[in-house]
Amino acid sequence: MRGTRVLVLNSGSSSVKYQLLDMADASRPAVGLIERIGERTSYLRHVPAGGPPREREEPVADHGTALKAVAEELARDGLGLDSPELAAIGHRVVHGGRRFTEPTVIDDAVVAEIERLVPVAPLHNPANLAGIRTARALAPHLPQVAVFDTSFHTTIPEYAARYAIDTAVADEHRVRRYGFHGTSHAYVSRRAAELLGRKPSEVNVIVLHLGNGASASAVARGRCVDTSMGLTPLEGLVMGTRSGDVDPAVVFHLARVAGMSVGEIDVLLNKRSGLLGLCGDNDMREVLRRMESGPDAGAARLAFDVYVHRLRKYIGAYYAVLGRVDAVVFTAGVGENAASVREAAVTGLEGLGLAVDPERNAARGGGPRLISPPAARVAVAVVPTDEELEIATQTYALVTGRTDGET
Ligand SMILES: Nc1ncnc2c1ncn2[C@@H]1O[C@H](COP(=O)(O)OP(=O)(O)O)[C@@H](O)[C@H]1O
Ligand SMILES: CC(=O)OP(=O)(O)O
Ligand SMILES: [Mg+2]
Repeated sequence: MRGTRVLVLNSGSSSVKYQLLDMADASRPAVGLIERIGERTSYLRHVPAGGPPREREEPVADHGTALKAVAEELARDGLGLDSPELAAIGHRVVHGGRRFTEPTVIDDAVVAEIERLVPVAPLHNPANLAGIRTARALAPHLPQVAVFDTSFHTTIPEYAARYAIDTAVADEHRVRRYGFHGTSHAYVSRRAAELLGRKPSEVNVIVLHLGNGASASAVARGRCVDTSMGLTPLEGLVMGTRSGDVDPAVVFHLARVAGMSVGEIDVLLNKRSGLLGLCGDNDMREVLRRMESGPDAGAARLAFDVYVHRLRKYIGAYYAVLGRVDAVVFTAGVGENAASVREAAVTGLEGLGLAVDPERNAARGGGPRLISPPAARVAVAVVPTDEELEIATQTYALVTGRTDGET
């Protein structure tokens, strides 16, 4: 008999986040992360269930070394990669192009295809691949599954996925809207339907995933019909360090007038923009704190206003895309925790049936909850995302041959 546990790996450019989940009882025997991989000192944090967290700082040169450290930490609690309880490893893969519409068991051909997509996801796929390669080498006996950020968005109709550029160029270079954070949008839209006491196929939902990366999606009867991220996770909402939407001519202008290289502009828009670019802080908590008082409250306030203005535009746009909206749902670090962002995002939109109840909005709670007034025409809700649970569930279903479909 195979085990019931899944190790979920989310390998970012300089970090690895991991969780060990037991699908038999929905417990999490261990969670942890390694940050600042490749820098002079890295930070490791491992939290066994019921035990004290173990933290340390030491150099971790690359993803291979990082995953070995993860395996060692797990083994210290008898949860190593050779444990018979472990059924599979599930990997978050950011870019799956158009080919991967479902979670996929990883073999050499799948690795090659993820590699082929590196040009359209230069920041994300190389890190995901490093995690996959190392995990396959460390645990060749385990099935490994890729769960793609893009899969949920493969239902977006052609007219919403296409950019209005020359078709031959677009086709040759695979330039189109792919969308990201799909695992979160899928999970959250399903949980939102549950919160409303309806089936996913009965409701239209706008999901606002506001984390470090941020994206909005329009989900019609359980299927995604539009999303704010595009060819890469740079388009759309204002993020911690990413600009979101800009006039594409900004790139030509900076190249011609400021003499910046394409590489420099890439770094500018991905790493030095968003909240960070506007006010010097990428962490929304800091922005909110600084807005209250102090000499540079103005810059923080402007960053907040730009962030919220963009969010409101997408709510309006997706309202029009969907025609009828049953719920607007906030999720991820900012969406789940920043009541002032949620309030600012819907204030004045009563004409669209949108409002937040101040008391409900201010309440802090663990699970999914409504924050709109009791008689509201459109529900406004907070639904905590859980990408790791979704990845583990999909991975486990695939390797055990269970295809329950919608839950
Ligand atoms: N209490 C809070 N109030 C406002 N923002 C918060 C709060 N807690 C976390 N955040 C914000 O959430 C963001 C991180 O979101 P998260 O979903 O954890 O990101 P990731 O994309 O890395 O998974 C950060 O900008 C952080 O400032
Ligand atoms: C795709 C993406 O933006 O991911 P993250 O929010 O983890 O950076
Ligand atoms: Mg997250």
